[in-house]
Amino acid sequence: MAKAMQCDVAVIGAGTAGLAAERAARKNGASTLLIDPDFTGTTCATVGCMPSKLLIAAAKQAHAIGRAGLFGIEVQGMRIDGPSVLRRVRSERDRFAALTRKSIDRLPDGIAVRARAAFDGPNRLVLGDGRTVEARAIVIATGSAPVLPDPFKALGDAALTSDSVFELPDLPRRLAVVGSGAIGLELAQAFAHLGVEVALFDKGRQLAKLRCPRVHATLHEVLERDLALHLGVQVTPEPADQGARLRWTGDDSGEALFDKILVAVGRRPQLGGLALDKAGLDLDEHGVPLHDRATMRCGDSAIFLAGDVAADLPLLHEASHDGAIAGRNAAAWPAPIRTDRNAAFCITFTEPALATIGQAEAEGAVTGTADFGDQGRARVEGRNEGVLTLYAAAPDGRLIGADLIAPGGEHLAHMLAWAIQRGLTATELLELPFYHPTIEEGLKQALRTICRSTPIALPQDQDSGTPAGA
Ligand SMILES: Cc1cc2nc3c(=O)[nH]c(=O)nc-3n(C[C@H](O)[C@H](O)[C@H](O)COP(=O)(O)OP(=O)(O)OC[C@H]3O[C@@H](n4cnc5c(N)ncnc54)[C@H](O)[C@@H]3O)c2cc1C
Ligand SMILES: NC(=O)c1ccc[n+]([C@@H]2O[C@H](COP(=O)([O-])OP(=O)(O)OC[C@H]3O[C@@H](n4cnc5c(N)ncnc54)[C@H](O)[C@@H]3O)[C@@H](O)[C@H]2O)c1
Repeated sequence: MAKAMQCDVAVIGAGTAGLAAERAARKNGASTLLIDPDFTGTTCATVGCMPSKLLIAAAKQAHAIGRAGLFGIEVQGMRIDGPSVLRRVRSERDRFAALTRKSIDRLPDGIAVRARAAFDGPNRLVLGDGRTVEARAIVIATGSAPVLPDPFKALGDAALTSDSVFELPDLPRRLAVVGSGAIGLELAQAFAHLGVEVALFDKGRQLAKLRCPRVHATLHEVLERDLALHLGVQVTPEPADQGARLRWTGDDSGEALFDKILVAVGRRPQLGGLALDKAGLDLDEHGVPLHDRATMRCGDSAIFLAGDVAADLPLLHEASHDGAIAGRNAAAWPAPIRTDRNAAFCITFTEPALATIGQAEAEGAVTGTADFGDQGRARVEGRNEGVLTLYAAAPDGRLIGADLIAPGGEHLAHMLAWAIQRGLTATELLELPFYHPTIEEGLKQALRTICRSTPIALPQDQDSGTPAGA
């Protein structure tokens, strides 16, 4: 029998989390192996963040042109060339994926191992081709995959997931999107803005699990303008001559034919085939190994998780942070190095953008709200739609969280996440400069409400009035 390959840290999966884990382990002095069956590029670059944002970028252009009349600009004969839109999505996507592959090519010789890995013991892996690996510590970074329930599998090509939707040669005429999480919302609205007739279905009544009713109501209103919304319904698909038929029952009922059905009902950690039973780990009710987010270590083992497979916050920046934490801890094993995790925040790139940051609940928490309906800069731009709720802890008015749907929401979300992580109070934020006229000025209204209701002082040396339109 061939001798096992030996290393300090073996990383399973060369996505964002795995690449970060391998880099961190090597930087901390470990000998490493990075194992992946394909090395085709990360989920983010190939079928995730980047192609979805490329489609959204095209949709934004079309949407802006469609609204040009508001500013007295008449645009005649706008035609959306579906094949060209999708060609740009793919060619730019391929460029991003090639850059990821280049970073894999630059790895020192012998680190990348092309194979599928499974456990053969807590410190031992068996590869698809029969080779074996022995490692002092192992990082599992195998990502997640879209869920495609059985009834949709019977639809063949008419059923799409985020893995296949960007391969469409042309825009469909009629599209059903099942699932109103981040993927469903972003893609449903983008296709609608590109002139596709879109219907969005969810078995729940709440879009994107939003926790703020004001944000939810505004999003509902925004979406209803562009697409048909069916919440609280059970859908049943069946194949049709061209495309698929969808029947739905529940809060409303009906049936319709669609060219394609995009199934966006969630993603599942890729743990099947890893033979986790041989790793000796304790699992939660979903089969995910129990782990500590401060070290990404599973129990008291020498096994670590990183990225979507951990099912904590399946987001790109978290995958990369998980990877750095897991790789460093795997190299240092058995000595744990604990990391305080960043403020949790999630942005959904709808128009206006949605964001959820930090916590909403705390003992005695107070809220401050802002409305962008009549906010100066938002109105100037004709993007005056959106609301924001800030949450602060009493008695000092320290910000703990926020929910928003707002023009420029991704930028507001960053400012707020940074302020929350730094433990700033509403007073301290109001002491900082706000330029005029900007969307950021919209925050003042909410911050002042928090100061008044905590109650804490409004900054003495700042004007508490409102400049025109702010
Ligand atoms: C459509 C879409 C849009 C998204 N948009 C955003 C966004 O805008 N912002 C954001 O923050 N996040 C977004 N995400 C989420 C983000 O893409 C993921 O959180 C992130 O890519 C996860 O990275 P990962 O390293 O965990 O997994 P991956 O990049 O999927 O890497 C997992 C790797 O493991 C390998 N692997 C699996 N099993 C084995 C095995 N047994 N042996 C060896 N290798 C194995 C796979 O081949 C793969 O290379 C989006 C996701 C999707 C699908
Ligand atoms: N902008 C971003 O950061 C971004 C963008 C896209 C994806 N992502 C990541 O990808 C993850 C997966 O996204 P997702 O949207 O697929 O999943 P999700 O879990 O966020 O949402 C799935 C939705 O599908 C609904 N659903 C489930 N089964 C259903 C059924 N049988 N019929 C109708 N509805 C059903 C659920 O009620 C839920 O609303 C997200 O959690 C997010 O972390 C992030």
